[in-house]
Amino acid sequence: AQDKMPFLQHALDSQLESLALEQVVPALLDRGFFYVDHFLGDIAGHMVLGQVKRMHSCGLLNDGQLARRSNGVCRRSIRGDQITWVNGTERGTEAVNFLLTLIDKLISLCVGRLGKSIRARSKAMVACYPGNGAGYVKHVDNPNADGRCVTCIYYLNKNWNAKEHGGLLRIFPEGKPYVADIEPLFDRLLIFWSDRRNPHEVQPSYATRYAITVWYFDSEERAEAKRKFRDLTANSQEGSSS
Ligand SMILES: Cc1cc(NC(=O)CCC(=O)O)nc(C)c1Br
Ligand SMILES: [Fe+3]
Repeated sequence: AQDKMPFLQHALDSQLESLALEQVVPALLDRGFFYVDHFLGDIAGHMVLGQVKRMHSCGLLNDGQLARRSNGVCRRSIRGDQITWVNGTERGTEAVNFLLTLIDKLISLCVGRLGKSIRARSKAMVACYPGNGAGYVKHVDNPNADGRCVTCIYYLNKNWNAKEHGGLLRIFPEGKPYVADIEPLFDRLLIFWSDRRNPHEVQPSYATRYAITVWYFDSEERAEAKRKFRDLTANSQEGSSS
């Protein structure tokens, strides 16, 4: 079908290109984060929302894994999201796959100008905050150079009203005198540097809050992180065998 719609494909690609070069790149270089509304448009956006709701109703979203150091602290108090990981080829995730291909295109159009070599990304994490007041404590996605360079979050929440529902994503841009409060609105795509430049938290949510997150890897940093990890495990095995 692609060759039958050169005009449409071309129009879409050039729209993504101008979004990348005229908006995403300048914002990332200047402020470190950027969001755009109506990323997919109503029809495709609703298809993604429908597939996420179906995953949720099928019980596919489990309680977010906690780092070991939760030492008995109640799970809800640290992060209350329920998550599952998809790569978009599973049955019932075709619309999610369409979203991922557009985000991939958008990021690949930015890469040259961001001075990064981004060639890979994580699977997509589908997250749901159940609306019981759970949130996610302030944290940095990649505090120790694990390779994750850019975080992209696609929000799916119709008629979200932060005054009533909370659930704001608050970013505390490093060294800036302001915080950025971002509402998790339907069909909104948020992009930000994954490292210490962007500590962020999810404020307590009082309505069901869906989001899909992907992390893009900087290939140099990722390779370095893998090498370090290999040495680490090698040393620890040496340690145990000696
Ligand atoms: C699994 C995981 C999830 C998140 N999610 C958020 O920060 C919430 C963003 C939002 O939903 O607005 N962050 C990290 C560092 C890990 Br790891
Ligand atoms: Fe995060």
